[in-house]
Amino acid sequence: MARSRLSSSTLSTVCRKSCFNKEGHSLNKVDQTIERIQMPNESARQEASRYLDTLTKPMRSLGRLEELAVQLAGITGTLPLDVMRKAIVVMAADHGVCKEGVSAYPSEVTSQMVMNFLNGGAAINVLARQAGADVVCVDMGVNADLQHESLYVRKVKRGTGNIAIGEAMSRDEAIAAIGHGIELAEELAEKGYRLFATGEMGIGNTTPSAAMLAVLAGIEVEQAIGRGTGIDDIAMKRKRDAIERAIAVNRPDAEDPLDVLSKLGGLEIAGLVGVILGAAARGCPIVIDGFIASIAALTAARLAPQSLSYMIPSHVSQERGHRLVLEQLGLEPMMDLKMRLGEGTGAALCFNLVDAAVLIMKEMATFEGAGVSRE
Ligand SMILES: O=C(O)c1ccc[n+]([C@@H]2O[C@H](COP(=O)([O-])O)[C@@H](O)[C@H]2O)c1
Ligand SMILES: Cc1cc2nc[nH]c2cc1C
Repeated sequence: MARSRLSSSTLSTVCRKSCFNKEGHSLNKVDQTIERIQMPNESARQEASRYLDTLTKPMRSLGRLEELAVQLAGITGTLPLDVMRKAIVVMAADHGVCKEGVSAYPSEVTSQMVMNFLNGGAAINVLARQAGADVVCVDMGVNADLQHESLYVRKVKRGTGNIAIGEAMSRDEAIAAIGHGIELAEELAEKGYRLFATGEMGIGNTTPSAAMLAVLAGIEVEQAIGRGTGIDDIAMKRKRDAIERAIAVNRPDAEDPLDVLSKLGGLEIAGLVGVILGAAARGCPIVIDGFIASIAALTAARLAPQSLSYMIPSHVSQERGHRLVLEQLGLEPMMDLKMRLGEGTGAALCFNLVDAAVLIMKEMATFEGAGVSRE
């Protein structure tokens, strides 16, 4: 089915501004990827919607599952839908701001958990197996020399700078990290993966995420911060102070998502921005996990508003700012399971709902076929 192209003139000025670095060089990879993201196929959406109304159920009675089926039809441009090969991209990195005492756990847990992912023992491995998905584990900036045959090493540097005293990374490093994410999404799409999810691991990463939220949403730091891995009131005060200093020292430009990302963000967050843009450019749906992954989604949406159509918000996490991020995105989460783990765990669970929406379209009988009266 033909898919409508979004003309470059409809791209936001924020995007245009962000697609050039300080020297005025075009950020080819990011720029071209953004330009390739098409609007969903409206006629496939309408066809899916009409078909759902012929199935043996009261109209719209499968609620969000029906909306999901329509979204998938619009994204893939195909009917009937088919179960898709699934990849959960778990990006890991360390954070200099941990020196401010903002997490309940030591930084070494980042690299230790990466090895746990690679050995198949973490929550994400269990939930991925249950959903029939593969875990793709990526070192975007872990402060250790990790080696494993299944590890994708895309290390931009060994952890970010401490945002409370300076920038997290340079603009070029942020662009490099986004570029790795784009290339990885392309590589996985070449291998046959059609449904993506965002996962992350990074001790301390709720601090840069909250800092980015405060700036991108223009809200008080107090509203953006949460307890992350489970910090007490004293550490919460340190977290608030660290973010306030980070914003004062770095003076990020809220209208320039790359500036906010590079000054306040994380290497795994930047990598996930690339995965989201890359998946969308390939016409693949991408399931968004919790707070940190949603900040990557918000950054991607500010760079490329049309990427929003490809996002499926899996769940709302217990982390305080997550609802606000979803509001900024204008997305309603599929689930509220009181989870706050990250790793892509909420997204892995949501894969089951995506499969359910596909199978409803594929396997349910129509009123006519089953001889069921409509009126
Ligand atoms: O995804 C979420 O909503 C989420 C909420 C709270 C914590 N996390 C995870 O916990 C780590 C960050 O917590 P913290 O307290 O170290 O900033 C990081 O590895 C995340 O994957 C994740
Ligand atoms: C053990 C542990 C596992 C995690 N997974 C994601 N963030 C995490 C943080 C900790 C501390």
